[in-house]
Amino acid sequence: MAATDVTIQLTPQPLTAERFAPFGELVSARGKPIMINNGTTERYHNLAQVTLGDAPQAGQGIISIFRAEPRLLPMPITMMERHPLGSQAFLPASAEPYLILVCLSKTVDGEEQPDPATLTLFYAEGAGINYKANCWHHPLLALNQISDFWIVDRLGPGNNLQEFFFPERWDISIHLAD
Ligand SMILES: NC(=O)N[C@@H](O)C(=O)O
Ligand code: NI
Repeated sequence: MAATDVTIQLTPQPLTAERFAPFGELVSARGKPIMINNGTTERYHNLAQVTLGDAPQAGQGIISIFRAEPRLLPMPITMMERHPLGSQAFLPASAEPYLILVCLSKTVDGEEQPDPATLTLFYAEGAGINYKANCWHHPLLALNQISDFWIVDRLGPGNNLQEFFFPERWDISIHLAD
C-alpha cells in the first residue's frame, strides 16, 4: 500500500441552488411558476439550459435513463470526470436520495485537473441537477436501492469525456454524516 500524503474524508451537505451554482443548476419546482393550460398547470420555466458545444461540433441533446446500483459507503473516490462539450442533467425518477460530488478545476503544469481542496459533496433528495459543461464531477452516486435517473446530455462528434485519476497515494473517501 503506497504511503498516503493526502487524506480527505467527505461528508455531504444539503443541496441548495446557491451552493451548487458554481457547478450548474438545481432542477426543482422552485421560484414563481407560470400558470398554463387554463390555470391547471404550473410551469417552472427554464430551470436549466442544455449546452451542446460550438458549431459545427454542436451535436444534439438526448434523453436517456441511467438505472444505477446503490453505492456502499464509505467508499473511496479514485477519479473525477467532466464533459467539455456539453452539460449533463440528472433528474431522479424516484424519491430515493443520491449524492453529488463536484469540485473546481486548477491548472497544474499547464493541464487542467480537479482541485481536491474544492471537493464538495451534496446530499440530494428529490431535486435534479444540471452540470455545466466542464464541471468536474464523480459518476452517478445512487444510494439505498437501484434508482432510475432521466439524463439529458449531449450526443455528437468529438471527445466529450475527460477523466482524471487521483494519485494512488491519495486517500479520498465519502461517508454519510454520523
Ligand atoms: N459516462 C456516463 O455516461 N456517465 C457519467 O457521465 C456520469 O456522470 O455518471
Ligand atoms: Ni458525467
